[in-house]
Amino acid sequence: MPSAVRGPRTLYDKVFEDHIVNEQDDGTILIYIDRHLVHEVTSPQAFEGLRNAGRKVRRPDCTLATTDHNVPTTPRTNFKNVSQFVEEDDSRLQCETLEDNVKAFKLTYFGLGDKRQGIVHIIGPEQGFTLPGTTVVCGDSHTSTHGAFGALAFGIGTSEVEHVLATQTLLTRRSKNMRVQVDGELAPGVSSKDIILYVIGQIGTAGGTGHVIEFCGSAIRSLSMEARMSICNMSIEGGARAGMVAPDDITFEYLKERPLAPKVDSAEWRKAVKYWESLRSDDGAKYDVDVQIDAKDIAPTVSWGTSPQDVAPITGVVPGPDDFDDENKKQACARSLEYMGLEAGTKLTDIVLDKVFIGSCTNARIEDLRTAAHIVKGKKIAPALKRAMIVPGSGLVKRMAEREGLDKVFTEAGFEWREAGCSMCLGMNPDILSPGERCASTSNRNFEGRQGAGGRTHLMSPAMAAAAALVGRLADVRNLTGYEQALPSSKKAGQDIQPPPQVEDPESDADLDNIMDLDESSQGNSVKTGAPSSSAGMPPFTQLKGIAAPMTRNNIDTDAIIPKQFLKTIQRAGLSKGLFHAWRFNTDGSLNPDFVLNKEPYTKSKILVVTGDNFGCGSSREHAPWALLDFGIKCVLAPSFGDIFFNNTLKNGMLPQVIEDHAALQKIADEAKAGREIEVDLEAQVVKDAQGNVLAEFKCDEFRRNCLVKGLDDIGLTMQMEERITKFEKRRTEETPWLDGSGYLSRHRRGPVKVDAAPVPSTNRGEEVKEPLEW
Ligand SMILES: CC(C)[C@H](C(=O)O)[C@@H](O)C(=O)O
Ligand code: SF4
Repeated sequence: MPSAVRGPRTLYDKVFEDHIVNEQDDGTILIYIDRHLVHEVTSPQAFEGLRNAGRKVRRPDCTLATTDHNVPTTPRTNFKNVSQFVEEDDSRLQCETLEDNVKAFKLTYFGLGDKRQGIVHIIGPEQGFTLPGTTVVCGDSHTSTHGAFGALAFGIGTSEVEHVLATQTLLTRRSKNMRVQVDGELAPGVSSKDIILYVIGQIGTAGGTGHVIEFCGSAIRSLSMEARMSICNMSIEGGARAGMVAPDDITFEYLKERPLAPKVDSAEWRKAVKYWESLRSDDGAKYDVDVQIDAKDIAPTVSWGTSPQDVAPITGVVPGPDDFDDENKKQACARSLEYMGLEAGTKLTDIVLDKVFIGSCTNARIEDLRTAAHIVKGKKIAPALKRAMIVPGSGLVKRMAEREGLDKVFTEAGFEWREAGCSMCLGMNPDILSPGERCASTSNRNFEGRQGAGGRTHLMSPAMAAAAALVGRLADVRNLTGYEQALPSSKKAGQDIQPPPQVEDPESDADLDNIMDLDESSQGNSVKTGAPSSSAGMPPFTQLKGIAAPMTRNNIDTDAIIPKQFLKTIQRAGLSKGLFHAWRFNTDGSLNPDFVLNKEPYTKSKILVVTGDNFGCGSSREHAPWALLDFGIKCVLAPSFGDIFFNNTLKNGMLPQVIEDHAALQKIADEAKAGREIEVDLEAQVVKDAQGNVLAEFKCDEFRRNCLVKGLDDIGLTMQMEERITKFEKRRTEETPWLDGSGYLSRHRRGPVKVDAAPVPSTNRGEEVKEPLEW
């Protein structure tokens, strides 16, 4: 693990070091979290843990909650409350549970009745909640989005959500530095989405594992904030912990007049800008990995397979297994083609679509909608398309688009104009693909079943999705006349986006009127399951002997480990039914006899031995380790892991162990394939065969090993650092006072912030909300 940086520092080094509350000799670091975003899917079990342990939310003023994943995107004109509005039982329960929790714990909440509701990664920046130099977390992998502001922003699992709620800190370790420098001018028709798809195609979905990527270079500098957000958003698809862009004038311009940013031209604003300007990598700062890209090499790009690294320029053809050298990649390509219903050699522009989805936290901001509207203006979508949807990222984006008449442009072209939410990005709500349907999508993941079981996703930019909608096939936007004007010119970057209008009518604040005191009646009951019902103590992990199931695939993502339909629970229990669901079960619900966990003796597996790279990449869902644990699997051995999954397993008393030595891992896999038991001895740090012969040695870091072996509770441990946390907060208040009270006015008080309805200014520029009404 990298140690403290002595010489010139990177942007990441600076922000990270500014947040260290405590550093242990073994490299375990407690960092302070400035901003915590919360949504309904990954928070219920965290709040339950707080209740079980009788803990409170430490900094309600630094916490902002919304509902986004589960919510229908149908008109809300008759919206009264989520109980009546959300029809699906399990989705409704998650939304109601969040509402109960925000009331009980006094959190600021933008619910469905509030115009500021939207996808969590859209509303944070929109409100100025996300600020340069801050640490931002959320129980969601695309928290990397916020790194566009020069924030250190990353996704966490539910146990870590609980940790942050209780302590406003996280236990972590230093990441490595990676630089992705894109220089030169983008060709016409090429946008930020093409940059990030191209980068992932180059580095692969595991390329950034263990790293924080700094995006820099003249092409990045010339991008607007919204375009930078689209890039940082998909850092997670490149395997990185976070993505960052150094803040500059474009950033400061974007932040002006945001309700939660310091007031422009105040002494505080000037102080903040001075600090923010210092947040750039020093000359001579060292990067562990350096990637240089020439902007002119990037063409409008689309994905053809089932991993975000499966991309090609739109002028290309679908590749085949023979185009890859590596055996694993050949197999992955063959599987992708089968799933996607494609043949190698097919021209990408010949691929016929069923649906088009323009939305998601990657591309549902006003700039994205303007671009798409420009492309489709005065034209009609292809008659054969079954459905084309525009889903704005937030209520405020929707409202701004309507003021500009974009909704009319879209509906006249044949698109549906929807309400804000995650929508068809992951189909946890009614917006899904049917089996076999093919979709051009501006979202970020094209995993099997991502947009609906059997659905086929092609990722692309808003301009390309709009062009595809007109043609009914994947299409090259550059073949449409006037496309150049659709993409915001780099010269205007940052001047184009005005802060969205703030809330108009007092009724829209209805969600906030119900803030109540946390009382005894709101304390939930613990649910006893294989997974700990709170992080208050875990069963120790010392030695584990048992059957190990072998798996060979690369990049097994958490969507594959447990698909979205199983995330709609407020418990940690009973998730084994969803484990590897699409692989374990046939479409008629019967068991697939060919899947390893359905064969004997693997139905009793306690260990997974994965020889493919990057196990558990993608989404932050802690449901993945909960499902493994519920099945009986307590240990995964692999050459590498997705960062968030790795942490999530540890928080549940499971051991995710990297075995770097490929030959040794193969020996373990051979035992597993032979159906013989193996033993993982964490105290001795060895893997043995059934006779006690050592198959592999490994190194688990001291702190993690100690916690696992003793079954220690992270939150309890962190709470012993109370004095240091308080001291850190005192210094934070002195040095960066704009971070207290969510920046809404009073700096001296903590608590939920109630935002009064503000008149919509005629300039379309938001005004800082004048009065905090209630604390
Ligand atoms: C539900 C949540 C855990 C998940 C994530 O972490 O990414 C979701 O937002 C997704 O995009 O898959
Ligand atoms: S990736 Fe999709 S599901 Fe996840 S937060 Fe973004 S919009 Fe929502």
